[in-house]
Amino acid sequence: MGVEVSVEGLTKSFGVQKIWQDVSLTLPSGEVSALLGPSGTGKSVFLKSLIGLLRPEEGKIFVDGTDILQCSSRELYEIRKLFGVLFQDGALFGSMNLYDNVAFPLREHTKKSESDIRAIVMEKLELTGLIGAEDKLPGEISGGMRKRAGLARALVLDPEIILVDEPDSGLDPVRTTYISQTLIDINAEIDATILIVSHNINLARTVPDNIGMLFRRQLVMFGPREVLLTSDEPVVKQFLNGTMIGPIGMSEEKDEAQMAHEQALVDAGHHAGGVDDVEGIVPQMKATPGTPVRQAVGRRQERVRQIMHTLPHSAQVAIQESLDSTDPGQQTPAYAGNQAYENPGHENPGHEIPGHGNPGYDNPGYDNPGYDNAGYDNSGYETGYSDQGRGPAQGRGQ
Ligand SMILES: Nc1ncnc2c1ncn2[C@@H]1O[C@H](COP(=O)(O)OP(=O)(O)OP(=O)(O)O)[C@@H](O)[C@H]1O
Repeated sequence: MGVEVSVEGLTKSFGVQKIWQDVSLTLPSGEVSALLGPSGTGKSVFLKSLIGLLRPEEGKIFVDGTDILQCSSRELYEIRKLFGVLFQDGALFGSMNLYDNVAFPLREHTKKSESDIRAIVMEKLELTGLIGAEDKLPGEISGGMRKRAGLARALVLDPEIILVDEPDSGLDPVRTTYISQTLIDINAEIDATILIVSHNINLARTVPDNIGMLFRRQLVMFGPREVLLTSDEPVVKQFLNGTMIGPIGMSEEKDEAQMAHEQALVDAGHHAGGVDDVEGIVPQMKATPGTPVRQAVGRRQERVRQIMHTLPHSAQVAIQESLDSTDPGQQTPAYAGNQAYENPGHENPGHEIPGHGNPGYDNPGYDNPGYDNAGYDNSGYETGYSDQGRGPAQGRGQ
């Protein structure tokens, strides 16, 4: 089973630019989680921090119990082998064909024979629908194929944790669904812990077991999908419906006057954009028939049963409905009603949802008017980690 990744009090800045602060969450082992947030909120920075490519200045990052911000570089090297990472552009080596790109981590990190390597590479190319394209260079194929090749490469060392940065970027909706299905199937096959970074609403609604959201330098929430998909938190609601009405604006910051102006336009009949408010929860994507049973489903059901009484009423109802529909044969405790839920404002430090983000998210008085990138002082990774000997987690190509 994949390992747990847990962060506590994580804060990251570039120069004077604070990206996010005091982020705490736990990616439950073997489950699929998604981190959402508008552009520029630091989702990719978070992902890179989890494998030690960027170094937050405060906090802890526990991977399978080891704090990677404290461990030796030798330990970090070993821990990185647990990860498979799909970067946004696939991060393929431009001068190698797809076969060699996918074989690269096996040649670098194992002593396998070329015939064993061939068997693994062809299996992963088949899984990602790339059989027949082995001899192509990354520059000769579409963005979607590059992405799938990046995924194939991320999988060859049988990672226990898979990080996926915007699997949908540059892909049409159908291909996005295919890649989502592939991720769910991989989770069923190898039970890896998966974190997907995305701003795709469809993916967010249908793929992950758990969802988190970054906004204005805070982790607004993190918890079981039912909590965010039924949330009345304005920023979560706005994001999941993709409308202009709400705290998220074109630039990162949006003031009261602009919000009032936009609301007045909508009241006068202007379309706020986005989809209609989706009430309730759309069913979660299932593993393709024929793949092994996705173990995460049972574990997650057990986990949410235990924390159910701590969740908002609407989330309890949604969870109960999903338990009833996915697991009719099993006894499930009736949801506790909303009396046990004492935290409508998500402001109670005693809120018990494990990994339920930063409960103190209440940051209307953010203080950084212009979206100012003056602190952008490091175009490379902070570790100075070179391309030499990069594994699948570290590959960086053209
Ligand atoms: N190595 C770096 N050095 C300095 N600043 C950086 C570095 N990497 C990212 N940033 C800054 O951190 C902020 C967050 O970037 P990041 O790419 O994590 O956002 P994101 O939420 O993933 O956005 P998107 O959804 O558009 O990909 C941006 O302002 C970016 O310019």
